[in-house]
Amino acid sequence: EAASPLQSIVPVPASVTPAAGVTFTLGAGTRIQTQAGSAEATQVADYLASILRRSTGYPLPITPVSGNPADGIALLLSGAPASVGEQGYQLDVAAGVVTVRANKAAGLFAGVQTLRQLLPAAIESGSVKPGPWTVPGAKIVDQPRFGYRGAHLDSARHFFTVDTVKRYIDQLALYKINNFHWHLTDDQGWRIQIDSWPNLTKHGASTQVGGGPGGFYTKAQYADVINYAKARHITVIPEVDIPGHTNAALSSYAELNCNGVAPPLRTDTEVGYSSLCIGKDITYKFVEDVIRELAAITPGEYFHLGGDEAHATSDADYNTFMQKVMPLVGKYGKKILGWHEFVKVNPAPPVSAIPQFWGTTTTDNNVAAHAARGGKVLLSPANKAYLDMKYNASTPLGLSWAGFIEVQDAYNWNPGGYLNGVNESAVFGVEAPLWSETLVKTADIEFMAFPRLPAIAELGWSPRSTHNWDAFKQRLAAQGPRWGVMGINYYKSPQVPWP
Ligand SMILES: CC1=[NH+][C@H]2[C@@H](O1)O[C@H](CO)[C@@H](O)[C@@H]2O
Repeated sequence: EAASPLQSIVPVPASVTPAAGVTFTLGAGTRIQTQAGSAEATQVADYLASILRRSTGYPLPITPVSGNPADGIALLLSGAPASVGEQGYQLDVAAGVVTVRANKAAGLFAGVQTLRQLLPAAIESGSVKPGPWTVPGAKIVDQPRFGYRGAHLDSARHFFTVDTVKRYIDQLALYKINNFHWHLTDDQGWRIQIDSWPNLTKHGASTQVGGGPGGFYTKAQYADVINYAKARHITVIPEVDIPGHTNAALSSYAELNCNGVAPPLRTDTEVGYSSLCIGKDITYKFVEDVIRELAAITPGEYFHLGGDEAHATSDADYNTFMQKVMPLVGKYGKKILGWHEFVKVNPAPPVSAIPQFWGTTTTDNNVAAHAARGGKVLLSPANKAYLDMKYNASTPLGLSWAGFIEVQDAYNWNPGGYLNGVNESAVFGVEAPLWSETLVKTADIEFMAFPRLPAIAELGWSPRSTHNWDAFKQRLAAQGPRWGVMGINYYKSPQVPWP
């Protein structure tokens, strides 16, 4: 028989204590009660209500409460154990009342994602379904293993509309991902409006891989996505990839090229052939203008400088470039994130900088040295976490340079002990990149992200002690019907016992 929803939660919570024989039933008279006086808690209540109203048809009014609620669903910023920290929660399901307690609204939001998964899959429907809407009795006390759980999306190789990006952000929220790393510039396209360099989008956004029309995000659209993500307790991290992966910028401004000649836009998928001109002053005015304008519209604390595959930049020039550019991130109030190559520069980057490891080995001496200096590392090993890798040789989409990644490969590694010299305390978190050379539409994103993104999400959230493929694949299987209701175009991996 089907496992109880309590055995099907992804990421698996730190502790689940079933209350035998207890069931809460959502009914037409159910109220949602939220922390009196907290706009953030009310916003989480509004989010939950919009999901539940849509599929139950119930009014589910939201009322402020202080003290112990007697009925309905209550979201409270009091009474949570300190041990759940800022992102965790306590969820209590009794016969007459469901209570989510947290220290911060982010924890309430995480508890709401768990509550969603305790309700039948039909709760995710976009139209009214009959129910019954039952939730099994339990006490769940839960908090994340790593503070940063991310997903990256490449909007440069292929441009994705704001609606497509928002849909992906909605899906990240289901699995307690709390960071969205947005790859906004590359050789094939510059996708974010920069007022002081208008040709970056006028010309630099005019195509994409395969020669399609490309596109870009205005600052208003960027702010729209930021706000949409913020309402889901997801921080947006913009990436401007420099000094390599810059053909779109170089094609947009001849003066940025060492030879003063703008190359043509590129629609192929080669890498490593472009570089900003390290010796020109205008290069650093360009970079500073871009960082200034983008940092000004980015509430999150990190700015991603890219820095990968600068094969057309000598090591000496790369070092010169990074020494001049890294201080600009701090000048505009942000901290540095970058693909891990930058961590080799000398003098070393600030300890607050985060190298994002994307290698396929388990040893990188420069990254280990950063950890030894007290720095932290974001883990995105390409042969484990790259969602653009094919599942197997017959996968129609994706690449294979880092090997094939079936669901079990994405799940069977330990971020806390993966890189030599980078132990648990030096791990900033995990992130699943999704590069778009071969992806064009939402269905393509979903086919590559599901079911592997939930695997990465569980590695980032759940205690290592819960790590068990045989248990995880059962829980993943129970997610399948929910994805079906949501219209998510997931890959039905043969490794998972889908119902
Ligand atoms: C950090 C990084 N740089 C490269 C590499 O990852 O592989 C990706 C494809 O898997 C590619 O799109 C990207 O430009």
